[in-house]
This record gives sequence, structure tokens and C-alpha cells, in this order.
Amino acid sequence: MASSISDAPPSDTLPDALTGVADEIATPVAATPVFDTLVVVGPGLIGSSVLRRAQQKGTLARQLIAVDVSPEVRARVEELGIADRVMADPAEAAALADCVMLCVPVGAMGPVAAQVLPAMRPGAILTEVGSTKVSVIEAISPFLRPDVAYVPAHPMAGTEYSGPDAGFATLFEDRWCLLTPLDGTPPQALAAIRTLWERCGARLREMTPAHHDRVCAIVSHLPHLLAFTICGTADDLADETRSEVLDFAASGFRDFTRIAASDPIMWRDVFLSNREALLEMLARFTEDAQAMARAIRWGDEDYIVDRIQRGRAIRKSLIENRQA
Ligand SMILES: NC(=O)c1ccc[n+]([C@@H]2O[C@H](COP(=O)([O-])OP(=O)(O)OC[C@H]3O[C@@H](n4cnc5c(N)ncnc54)[C@H](O)[C@@H]3O)[C@@H](O)[C@H]2O)c1
Ligand SMILES: O=C(O)C(=O)C[C@]1(C(=O)O)C=C[C@@H](O)C=C1
Repeated sequence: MASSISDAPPSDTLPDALTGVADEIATPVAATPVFDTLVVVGPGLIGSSVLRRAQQKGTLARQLIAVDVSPEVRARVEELGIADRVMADPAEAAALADCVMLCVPVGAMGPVAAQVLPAMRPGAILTEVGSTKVSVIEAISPFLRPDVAYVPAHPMAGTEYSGPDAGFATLFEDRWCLLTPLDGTPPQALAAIRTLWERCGARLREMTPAHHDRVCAIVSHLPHLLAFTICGTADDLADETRSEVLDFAASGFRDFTRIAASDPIMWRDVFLSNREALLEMLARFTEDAQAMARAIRWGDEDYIVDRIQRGRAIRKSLIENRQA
């Protein structure tokens, strides 16, 4: 593949930090930017965090272009000054890029890929950050070209906020970025996207798209489904009893409300696009919740304590892994 990717090292741990060992004090050198021109389509929470990181470090790309369908978002990105150029037409921007990163809701990935791919330069890279992988890959695949590499990725980092004001440069630090390369993904393109995420501070893991979707169904999608549901149940209860259920909803419930404040469009798309894996995890969860209900009904103290201890152990391991 004729690539226009800069000749970036595969990892920040090697030549970026130091040159040679001839002198007693090695000379630090700036890393070569991974790309000349990075186009971020959808500079919301994730896209604007990538732009801020790129601007702050200067080692992701020489030129940053933001593209958004919303005039309000474009105006805000201009005001924030987090891109060198802000454009409305994805195809016009894509023609200038050696990397296009799609940061739009997963339901928009296919239509946006259809707009950008025909305009991309030979040798450029298309990547995206969708929270689901199998259906996003299926939606993008019909528009792929042999001379444009596609590297699916998913930074496992976020907040309940969205839009360009919500982003921040350290969002990805110490967080996992899951990569799901395809059989035909060129190693050089994969290496460039790995370097980009490493320079965002992320830890990397590669897996198949199907495995990704099962993992994310349990660690991310089901927790959101439960948070939206429990808030709805509490709200219904407050209506029915005309009581102050929500006035006193502190502590445990409050933690659910943070997740439940997430963007409806993003989560509608995630649930529908990971339908199978999410429904499977929900079925397993429902069985386990029934088992807990049974233990409570029959006073099975051992079962109850065992489940609580498993929860505590999971929390402890997250803290040890710096993921809490
Ligand atoms: N929020 C998270 O925690 C999180 C974490 C990891 C990955 N993701 C994934 O990242 C993507 C973006 O999520 P976000 O939270 O940054 O969303 P966001 O709502 O903050 O930003 C999305 C942006 O995309 C723009 N957009 C929508 N449709 C478009 C189109 N057709 N053309 C151009 N722009 C369009 C919107 O105007 C918005 O500015 C989603 O695919 C999501 O699944 C989200
Ligand atoms: O931390 C949060 O609030 C998030 O929702 C982030 C979170 C997650 O569930 O962990 C949400 C969606 C993503 O695709 C990745 C990360």
C-alpha cells in the first residue's frame, strides 16, 4: 500500500524519549507526528478529547480538521480553538487527510463512511471509535476501498456528558483502547493507530469484533441499561405513591443517576447495534437476579454473602488496576 503515514515508531517507549546512548545525558527529541492531517468527524466528547490531546502534545498530527453536521457544534469548536480548520462537508475534509477518525454515534458510522471514503486519498487511513464493533464494521464495509486502510478502535473511556465542551485532553490516560483489526488491515496502518492511542495515554488490547461486543455488553452496555431502567422504575414509583422517592435518593441510587444522564441518541444506537450480545447478557443477569431473589426469600445467607464478596473483589481489582 502506498502510504502517506509519517514514519512513526510503533511505541512511545522507544526512540521518542531518547536518542542514542553515546552521551552520558541523552538528548530528548520530539516525536514525529503520526499523521500530517487528521480529520475528526464528530468533535463531541470523544472527538474533541482527541483534538485537545493532539493540540496539547503536537505528536498526533501536524494539522487538525474538525467536521460536524451541526452548525452549533462547528461554531463552538471554532470558539474553543481546538482545531486548525472547522468544516461542514466530510468529503471535502477527507480529501485533505491522511487519517479520518469517525467519532459520530454508531448509527451514523455507515452513512458518514459512505460520504468520506470515496473522497479519501490512496494510502490514507479510516478509523473510528464506535462503542460497538460488529455492526459498525458491517455498516462501513460496503464502502471500503482496497487503497484505504480501515482500523476499527474503541477507547474505553468516557463520561455521562457529550458535545465539544465535555472533552478533555487526559480522558484516555490509563484507559484501555480496544482495537479490532480485520484480516486485511495493513500492519503499518494498525501500527499508526496504535501509536496515536498510545500518545493519547491509552493502554492497548487487540481482539476480534465479536469478542469485543460481548465484553462491552457486560462491562458497559448492560450497566447503562440497568441505570436507565432503575431510574425509570424509581420515577414511576414516585408518580404512583406521590412520595419523595427521588428527593431522598442519595448514595447508591445517586451513582446510577450519573450513568443514566448519558446521551439518549448515543445509547439508543449502542443498544440497537449490539442487540444480540446485550440481550444475552441481560438474560444471564436476569437469571442471577432471580437467584438472588430466591436466596433472599429463603434466607440463604451464604449465597447472599458470597455474591456481595464477589462484588467487593471486583471493585478491589479495578482499584488495583487503576480503572476505578
Ligand atoms: N461517550 C462515551 O463514553 C464514549 C466512549 C467511547 C466511545 N464512544 C463512541 O464515540 C462516538 C461519539 O460519542 P460521543 O460521546 O463523543 O458523542 P457526542 O454526542 O459527544 O458527539 C458526537 C458528534 O457527532 C456529530 N454528528 C452526529 N451525526 C453526524 C454526522 N452524520 N456527520 C457529522 N457529525 C455528526 C454530533 O453533532 C456530535 O457533535 C460514538 O460512536 C460512541 O459510541 C463514546
Ligand atoms: O464512564 C462513563 O460514564 C462511560 O459511560 C464510559 C463508557 C463505559 O461504559 O465505560 C461508555 C461507553 C463507551 O463506549 C466506553 C466507556
